[in-house]
Amino acid sequence: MWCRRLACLLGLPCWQSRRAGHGSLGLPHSTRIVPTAAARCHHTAPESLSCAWQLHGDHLELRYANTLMRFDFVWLRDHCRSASCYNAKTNQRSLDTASVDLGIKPKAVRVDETTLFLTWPDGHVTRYGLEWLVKNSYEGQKQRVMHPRILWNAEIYRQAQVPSVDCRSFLETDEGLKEFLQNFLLYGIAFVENVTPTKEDTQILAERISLIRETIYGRMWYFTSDFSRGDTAYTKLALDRHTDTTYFQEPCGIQVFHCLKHEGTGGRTLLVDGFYAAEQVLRQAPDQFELLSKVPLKHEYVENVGDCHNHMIGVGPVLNVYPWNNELYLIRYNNYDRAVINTVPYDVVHRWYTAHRTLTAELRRPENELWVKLKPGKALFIDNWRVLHGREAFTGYRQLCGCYLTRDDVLNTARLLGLQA
Ligand SMILES: C[N+](C)(C)CCCC[C@H](N)C(=O)O
Ligand SMILES: O=C(O)CCC(=O)C(=O)O
Ligand SMILES: [Fe+2]
Repeated sequence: MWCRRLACLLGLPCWQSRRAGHGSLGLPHSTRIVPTAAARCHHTAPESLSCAWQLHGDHLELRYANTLMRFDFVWLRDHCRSASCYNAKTNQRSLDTASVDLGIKPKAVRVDETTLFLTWPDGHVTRYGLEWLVKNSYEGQKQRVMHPRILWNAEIYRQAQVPSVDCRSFLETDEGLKEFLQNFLLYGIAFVENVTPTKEDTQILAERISLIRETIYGRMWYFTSDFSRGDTAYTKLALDRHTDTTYFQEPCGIQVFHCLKHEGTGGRTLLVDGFYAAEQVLRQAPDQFELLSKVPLKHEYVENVGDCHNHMIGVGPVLNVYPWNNELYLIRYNNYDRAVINTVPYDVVHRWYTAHRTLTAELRRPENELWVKLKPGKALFIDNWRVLHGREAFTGYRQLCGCYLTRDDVLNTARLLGLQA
C-alpha cells in the first residue's frame, strides 16, 4: 500500500515506478492499481525517518515521523510558501485563496529526504518541508496540546512549591519575568512579592506582562465593602468560587489582585483549579462533560446603583474546548451571575443541571481548595479562564486594588520569551 523511501527518492509511488506506462498521477483514483505486497518497495532506513505517500482522488496521504497525515489539495495549494504566494517578511499570505480552483489536483508529486514537491496544473511548484508538514498538519496538531498545564488540587500545588517571583527580578530581568510567566501558564496562578502596596506600583507590574483591560469597573480599580457598585464583591459577605465577567462575550483573561489593607478578620482568598475539576467530570461522566461544553448559557450583569447603570450579557457554554483535541481553554462559572436559562429545552436542561451538579461537587471538594491570605506587598495573578476565586466573609476595613488584563497580550509576552503559550 505504501511507497517507501526508495520510491520517494524516485519521486513516484512505488507501484507507478514499477508499472511503466501507467502515465501520470492524474489518473482517476478508481483506475489506479493498488500494489500487491510483491510490488512494494522496501528500504533499510528506520521506519521513523522514512517517508511514504499516496495520492488519492481528493487528498494526499503522507506518512512521516510516525505521523499519518492527510492533506486536502486546496489546503496544499493555499499554504504554498513560494515568494509569489507568501510574503516571508510580513509572514502573510499573498495568494488569493478564492482564486484557487476548488477541484485542483497536483499534476506531479515528488518527495526527497526532507521535502515534498508539488507541481500544479499551471506549472507552479510548491515545496513543503516534511518537518513543517508534521508540525502544521491536523494530525500533528491533534497529538499535542495548545497549552501545556499542570492541573492541581491543594496538595499538588503545595507539593510543587511554586516560588513567588521577587518584584525587582520580575520588573528588571527577563529571567524573572519568564519564571513568573512559566508558573502562570502551568498553574493558572502566580504571585509577585515585595511589591510596594499602592495602585500605581500594581499597575507597573500589570503593564510588564500585558495591557490593562478597561471595563465597566475602570482600568485600575480599588474596591472595598462600601457597596459603591451593585455587586456582592463590594460587601463583606463571603463569595463562593467563581470566574469573573462571565457576562462578557469574552470574559477577562487575567485578574490581578493586590490587597493594600486589611484591619480585621477573615477575608482569605479561595482558589480552585477549574480545569482539574472539569477533568474529574470528564473521567467520571464524559457525557456530562460534553453537555457542559455544548450547551450555551447566558450570564448577565444588571446594575442600577447610584450613577452606575449597566446591562451586560455574555453567551457561551460552561466548558469551552477546542473541537479538534477536546482541550479545555475556558471555564465560565459564576452561579451569581448566571442569567435565566432560556436557551435550552426542558429535557436537556434537566441533564444540564445534573452535569452542573457533578462539576460543582468537584469544584467544592475541600481537597481542591487552596486558601491564601492576601497581604500588602504580594500581588496575585489569576487566569480567569481557568482558576476560580472566592473569598471568606470578613470584618473590618479591607481594600484591594487590581485590574483585568487582556489575555492575548499576556500570551504574546510569554511567546516572545520562548514559552509555549
Ligand atoms: C473585581 N471587581 C471588584 C472590579 C469587580 C468584581 C466583579 C464581580 C462580578 N460579580 C463578576 O464576577 O464579574
Ligand atoms: O474580595 C475579594 O477577595 C474578591 C472579590 C471578587 O471576587 C472580585 O472582586 O472579583
Ligand atoms: Fe470575583
